[in-house]
Amino acid sequence: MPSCQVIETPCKVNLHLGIHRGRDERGYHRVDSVMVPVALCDTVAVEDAPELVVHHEPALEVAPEKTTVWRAATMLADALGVEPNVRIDVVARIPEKAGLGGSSADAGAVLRALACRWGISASDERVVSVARRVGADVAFFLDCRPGLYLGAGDVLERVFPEFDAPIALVMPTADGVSTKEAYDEFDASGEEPASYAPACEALERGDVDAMAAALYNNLAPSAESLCVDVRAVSEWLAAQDGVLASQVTGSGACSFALCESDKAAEAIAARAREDHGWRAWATRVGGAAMRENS
Ligand SMILES: C[C@](O)(CO)[C@H](O)COP(=O)(O)OP(=O)(O)OC[C@H]1O[C@@H](n2ccc(N)nc2=O)[C@H](O)[C@@H]1O
Ligand SMILES: Nc1ncnc2c1ncn2[C@@H]1O[C@H](COP(=O)(O)OP(=O)(O)OP(=O)(O)O)[C@@H](O)[C@H]1O
Repeated sequence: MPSCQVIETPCKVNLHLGIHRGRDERGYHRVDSVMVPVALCDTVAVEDAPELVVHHEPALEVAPEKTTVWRAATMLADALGVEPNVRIDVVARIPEKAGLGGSSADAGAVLRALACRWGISASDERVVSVARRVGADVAFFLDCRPGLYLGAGDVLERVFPEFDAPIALVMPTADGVSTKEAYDEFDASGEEPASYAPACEALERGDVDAMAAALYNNLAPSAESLCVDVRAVSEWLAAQDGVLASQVTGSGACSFALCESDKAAEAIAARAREDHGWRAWATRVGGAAMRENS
């Protein structure tokens, strides 16, 4: 075990996000979620320390004790009966409140690092249970492979082969969308979702055109009504040359476009920044282009 573990964690987009009106005993909505990793990464470093220290760069507005990273470390230590005597440094590049799962990615990376440090598998039931208690998206970041998640969007049903495709991510500069507010908005007006089968079939075949045709998110109207700029971004993205298809990811405020080429993704991200002042990235989706150091 190296004294310092360094993990580059990807973020995610939802190729299919289907929210049901029914909820579980925690009050969480039943969710069908087909998630894939995106190579816009945070760096999470874990090393020995006299006591738990959590540091984010750039700094967060919330206290370290309130972060997903702190909660993940203390909850796993409790579950295993060990002391969380580590320092955790997060260098964040994944934007907050984007629907890209940034805070969940950090927590997932911490759980993977600590599971390895404390001698258990990241797929151990105790790790998975802590992940689900930290947040609905965290279970995906224990594995980071394209997958279908059911339950509250936090129970792995099946994984798919990795693939590699160009993607552009674009989000407004205004404040992002709060996940809870998006779900509350869904309760007021949302409808039962379409089937996740087309997204699964496309992933099974590694067929990016079919993935583009299958993009679906019935939480997007909630994000668009909470933040008008989300609608402006998603409409603009859909109209750009070189876009196979686009969709809002998760509860927004970021949208993504599967693109014909890296060049198209780069041109779209540059235009979004230069012509509109939006935040934008050209990167890769699917997991095959990502390499992990841990
Ligand atoms: C929108 C998605 O990002 C899609 O992948 C996820 O469903 C949200 O995952 P997350 O950000 O990890 O969400 P959490 O931090 O667990 O939950 C934030 C809030 O969203 C609502 N929430 C979340 C997940 C879910 N299945 N039902 C819910 O109603 C709850 O009000 C919860 O208090
Ligand atoms: N590790 C973390 N990284 C970033 N934000 C965190 C973290 N832990 C707690 N937070 C708090 O959570 C807020 C973001 O929560 P929220 O779940 O809405 O977005 P997110 O996890 O960044 O992305 P997503 O919308 O994709 O779920 C931040 O504004 C911050 O106050």
